[in-house]
Amino acid sequence: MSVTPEKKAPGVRVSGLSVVYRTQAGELPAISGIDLDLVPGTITGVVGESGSGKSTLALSLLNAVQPPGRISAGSVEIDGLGDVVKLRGEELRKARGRHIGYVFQAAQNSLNPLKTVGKQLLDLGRSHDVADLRGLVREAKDLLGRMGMDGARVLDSHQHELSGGMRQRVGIMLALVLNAHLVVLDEPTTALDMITQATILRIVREVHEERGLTTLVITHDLGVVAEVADRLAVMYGGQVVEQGPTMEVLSAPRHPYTQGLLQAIPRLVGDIDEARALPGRPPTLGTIPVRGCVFRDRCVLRMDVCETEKPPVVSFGTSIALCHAVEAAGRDGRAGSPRAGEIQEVVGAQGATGVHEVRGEQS
Ligand SMILES: Nc1ncnc2c1ncn2[C@@H]1O[C@H](COP(=O)(O)OP(=O)(O)OP(=O)(O)O)[C@@H](O)[C@H]1O
Repeated sequence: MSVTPEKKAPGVRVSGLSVVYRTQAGELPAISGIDLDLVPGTITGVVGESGSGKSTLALSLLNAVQPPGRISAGSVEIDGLGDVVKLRGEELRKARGRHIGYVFQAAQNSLNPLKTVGKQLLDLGRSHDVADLRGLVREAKDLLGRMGMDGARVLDSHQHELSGGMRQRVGIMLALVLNAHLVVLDEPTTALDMITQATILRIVREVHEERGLTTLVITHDLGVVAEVADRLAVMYGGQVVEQGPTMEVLSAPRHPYTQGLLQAIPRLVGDIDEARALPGRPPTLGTIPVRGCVFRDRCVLRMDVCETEKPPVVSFGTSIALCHAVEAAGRDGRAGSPRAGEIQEVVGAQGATGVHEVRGEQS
């Protein structure tokens, strides 16, 4: 592909970010005080059970949280754009698409049913003042071709003529086609079969490298992050409880929640019973503890202090974990005893097969 990166991959600094949703019980926090840096040129994976706040975080990066939700505190500083939480109106519209490409979770259903994909592509180009619309179409065909589709045919199609997986890939094309340098992909491979999923992840990685992007991938599938992400953030109850280089976090998880997630992965070899589902369920809006640690109700290492005090940020090089038990175990210690050595092998061997989703016990 003949794309010359015009801009450098931006760094992103999320600081103290909180989002609340209005409910009958008043405004309740979905994410609280998140600090997360996206390192320029890297792919960061955000993983966590359903309801942990992953999509809310993704929307906040675009300042696209809709009522009944609102960003109640914090900032999202993006190099070249400033704090997107402060952007409004036309400035914000231009930033989305041009600077920040995105695929929302329901991408399969986000196309306009009345217009062909090609027409929607041209609308997108015009709304962002793209002078070379032929070049835009060429670029779109190229991206679709690389994702295993007949670009010309897809551009001539309406939404109903495309399968869910094809629409998902069209969504990814639309996120990349304007040459944005920050790309946010929320569950980019959910609707796809395993082979297509692997292809899409390969393309996400290739395009990321070719264009010099900063990419955020939201997923509930640890296989996806193991396959594609340089860095990993683990979310629970609206907080990032652990973050660091992907392989470091997966092979030596420090937070008891991350350990629990990894222990829930079925093994390729040996006894399947060794995969232990995390007991209990994650909190929902309104049941997230406001004091102490959000994970304590399901934590095997719970201590009295977890009831009352916010967990400290314990750092290990470029990784951090927010946990009283990790702090108590000492910086070199691991809280608990995960199958650390095996994890890398298992996740690496399974690759993006989608068989190791983040699961809790259904009680
Ligand atoms: N529009 C809304 N109104 C009220 N509550 C909401 C709304 N959107 C999300 N929430 C709540 O906010 C919390 C975080 O939701 P979010 O969708 O960000 O989580 P998630 O980790 O992306 O989950 P999933 O993997 O299921 O998409 C959940 O408790 C959810 O029920």
